[in-house]
Amino acid sequence: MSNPVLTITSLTKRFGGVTAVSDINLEVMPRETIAIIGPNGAGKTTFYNMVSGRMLPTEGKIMLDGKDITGLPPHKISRLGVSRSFQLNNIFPEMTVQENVEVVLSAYHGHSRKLFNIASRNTGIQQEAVEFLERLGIDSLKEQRAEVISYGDKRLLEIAMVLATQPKLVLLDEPTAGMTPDETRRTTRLIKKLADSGDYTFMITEHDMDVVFNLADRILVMHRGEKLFAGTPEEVKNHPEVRVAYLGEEDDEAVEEANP
Ligand SMILES: Nc1ncnc2c1ncn2[C@@H]1O[C@H](COP(=O)(O)OP(=O)(O)OP(=O)(O)O)[C@@H](O)[C@H]1O
Repeated sequence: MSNPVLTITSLTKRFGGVTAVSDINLEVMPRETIAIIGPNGAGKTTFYNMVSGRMLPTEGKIMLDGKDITGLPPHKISRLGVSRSFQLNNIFPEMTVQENVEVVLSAYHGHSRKLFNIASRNTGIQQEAVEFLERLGIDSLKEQRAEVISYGDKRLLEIAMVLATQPKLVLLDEPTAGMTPDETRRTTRLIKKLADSGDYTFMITEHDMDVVFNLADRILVMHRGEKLFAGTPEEVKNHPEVRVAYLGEEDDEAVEEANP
């Protein structure tokens, strides 16, 4: 039995009188895709911010591959293997799609991340960059400047850049937010393929339940900072309290089941 990639114990974040995340325990196993869901204000962003080091927990512990990363700054956590996609904040708009991935790969391989260094482009890195673009199905755009490609393709480029850091854990923040239905389907298919490749462990937050049920092996449902339920997509779909509190069902039967 393999060890968890991520072990979260009693994770809590309070903002004055507001408990945004309350006593969350979670283990994420290698090659698993876990989704964190919950209505607005449930604490998902705060939870992510603590895992990626952008916020200090009030209480609790975060272990990555057996190493305590609680309270480390984001760049250290990222170097240790937690890579988070930010909605388009990482992309250099004037560089080509391929150069964007090359910058990340250069940094990963220990070269300077300064932009002019791209001028001394290394063929090994170029080839590797194209492979990541192929994984995301956007290799045909490699020569385009990043600023001219579609919103959906930019989000895929971001995922390619995240994967290029060879992370132990990939945090995807609403990967399909703002996408057209076609882009959403395509992105879901691609993430599913990446997850099925067995090369990655994903933690995803997402409001689109079709996407969540499609991708997740396991789902943590948060409500007002607390864990409401954790289980497989099927268990989540059938859980009466989740249906009432989160999926928004006004189902008398479910209410009765939840509050007998
Ligand atoms: N910096 C902050 N200062 C004070 N309160 C905060 C802060 N950040 C979040 N909160 C509060 O913590 C709670 C959880 O917020 P959070 O943004 O983590 O929820 P969320 O599940 O990500 O919501 P959404 O789906 O709307 O993004 C909310 O009540 C929010 O108002």
